Amino acid sequence: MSAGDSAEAEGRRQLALADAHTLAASRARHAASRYDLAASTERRTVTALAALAAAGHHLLPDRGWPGSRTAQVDLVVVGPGGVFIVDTKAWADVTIDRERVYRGQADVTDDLMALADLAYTAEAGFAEVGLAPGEVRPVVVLAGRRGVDERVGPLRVVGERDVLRHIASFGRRLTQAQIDVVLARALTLFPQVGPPSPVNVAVAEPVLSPRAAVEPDALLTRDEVDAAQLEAILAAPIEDWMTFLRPAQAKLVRRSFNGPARIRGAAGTGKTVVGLHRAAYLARSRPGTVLVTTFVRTLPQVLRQLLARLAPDVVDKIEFASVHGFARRLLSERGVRVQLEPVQAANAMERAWNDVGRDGPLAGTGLDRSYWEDEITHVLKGRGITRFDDYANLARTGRRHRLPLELRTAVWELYLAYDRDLRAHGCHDYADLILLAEAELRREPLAVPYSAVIVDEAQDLSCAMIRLLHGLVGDAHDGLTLIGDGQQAIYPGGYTLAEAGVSLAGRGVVLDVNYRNTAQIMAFAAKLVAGDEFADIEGVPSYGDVPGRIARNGPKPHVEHCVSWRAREVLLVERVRSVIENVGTGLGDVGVLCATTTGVSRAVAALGRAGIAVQPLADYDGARGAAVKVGTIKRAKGLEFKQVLLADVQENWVADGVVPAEGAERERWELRRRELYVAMTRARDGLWVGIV
Ligand SMILES: Nc1ncnc2c1ncn2[C@@H]1O[C@H](COP(=O)(O)OP(=O)(O)OP(=O)(O)O)[C@@H](O)[C@H]1O
Repeated sequence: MSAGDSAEAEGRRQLALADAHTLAASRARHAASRYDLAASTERRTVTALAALAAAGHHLLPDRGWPGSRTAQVDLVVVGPGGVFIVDTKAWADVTIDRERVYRGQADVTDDLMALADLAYTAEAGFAEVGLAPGEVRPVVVLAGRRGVDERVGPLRVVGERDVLRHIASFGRRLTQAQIDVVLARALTLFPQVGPPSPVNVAVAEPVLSPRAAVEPDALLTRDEVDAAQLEAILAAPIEDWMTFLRPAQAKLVRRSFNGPARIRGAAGTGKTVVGLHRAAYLARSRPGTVLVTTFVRTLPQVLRQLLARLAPDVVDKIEFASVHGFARRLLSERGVRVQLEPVQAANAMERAWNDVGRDGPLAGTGLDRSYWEDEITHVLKGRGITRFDDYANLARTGRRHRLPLELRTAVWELYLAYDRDLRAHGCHDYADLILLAEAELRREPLAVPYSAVIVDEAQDLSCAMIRLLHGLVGDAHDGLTLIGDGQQAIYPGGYTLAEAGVSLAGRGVVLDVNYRNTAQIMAFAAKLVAGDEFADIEGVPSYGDVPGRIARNGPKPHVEHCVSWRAREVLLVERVRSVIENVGTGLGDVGVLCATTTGVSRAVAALGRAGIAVQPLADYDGARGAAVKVGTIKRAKGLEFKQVLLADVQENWVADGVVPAEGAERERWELRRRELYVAMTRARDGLWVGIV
């Protein structure tokens, strides 16, 4: 090769190199313009949020995406309001309509969902330290916009000038110690982004002009910042458990079950807490409405009030109804005539007993009418049995008096007489309401099904109620969640889930840390049910769950032996007056619970005479008030009070060593003791038992 040839080749090489540099430079310029825009809009978001730092928030800009080596998230905010994962979009011409986001004509909603996926992954990471899933909030910020605050599926889309107010509005949901734990987790979940790989071009480093600082006042006025901070201060206070759970609870909230599942555990182990968080989680993560239901009429409203504070963003996607309330609404919407007449029904039962029971073989057993009434209400109508053959061989779970065939025949006659009487008067009892709703749903299922059904205090529901609710979601993934504690079952009879057509197939979880009661209250209450064997809905004999750990300590329960009702009422009033002297306990934190309605009337009258404001539990909807709550133990299911007073306990209910032998007496005695156990375990700090 000649010298001329090699010079010519080198010339071509240099030209090719120059072309390559030009191309690379043009690409880099293009990319830089995008980064510049993104960087400046992200900086503006950080600047807009700077005021949060003074209120204890930590701003973590430009963090790595969990599990990815390259993807970045603009900003993670950790503070009293929870965790916010913020992505800023410098998009022009954005509109939002019915939870869809448009750029011009183009629907770009799906482009944003990567942020929702990120929040979903992050939720799992934060659940490891106990942060409730709902406290991780993905937020899209629209650069340069004001007056935007929209929900788009699991995302919140806000304007750049609205983001401070949005985050501040969550107020103080986490304590300082919790923020520290969450921050430490955030720093590992969202790693620091390493330096970018070096640019492989040998050029001298350019000298850059300084970056123009963004003045905070250019974004928000002092008044706007003050208003946002005021909103944070005024936000409703929140209990610890609404945001921060034990890791086992937080993971259970998100756990996926491929069919009906059951969460059980002793009193006060946080079952309802998990159920509420799970309702919010399911409502947030899937389309449709979640139904939260239970037996007691007033409890759903109380749960609704709690959820409105725990997860205000999804409270409208969750329906709270008692199981009878649900059935009633369904039947009324479908135009099914229901004539619910409890008094007429009681009269019908009395007439049937007088006609065919009083002088027949049932009376010969020595058991009174109420035993047979329970047999019809709970064993027969609770299951929806309409053929004698189904009753003849039925395993009457939970009923301790054995019934040979001739007595079952006599029960059937009583049942027939009662049913005829009801029909003749054109009225229904409560069990009919459920059976009618079940039949109606079989005829025509719901047009818009529920996305999930969560049943609290499931042990109180009848077999037909469980069937009805199971029918709403079937065996869908995370469709049916049953929450309860067999030890707190206070109605006669029982059944197994298999009878209701529900198979758990091992999808059961037990919670075992008691957060509500002091160890002293729990020990006192547990004596009532120690050794109590009962038939659990899973079909196995059970001795009840015992909490593995009790988080709190306090004074021993106070037992007052009184010589008369009158003396007891005086002491009751004294006790109420003395407990409200405790710092942090008001009248509204006191619950006076009674086994009987007579007890309730007497307690209300005694407190009234003493000038103490009273709130009947029968009307309680969870709103806080300054009145002592008074009601039956049955009405207090699922609730809790700082101080509980049991106003009408009889000596023989609690005395040691008076255990009736097998049979109906034993069954009643056990139910009564379980009822007292329920009442006592409603107490957080103090328990008073007035015995005559
Ligand atoms: N992780 C937690 N941290 C602090 N407190 C908690 C936690 N979980 C639950 N609690 C407290 O324990 C109380 C009892 O919880 P919850 O009502 O869910 O129990 P439960 O198991 O449903 O009780 P029960 O069966 O007796 O009705 C709650 O009101 C709450 O105060």
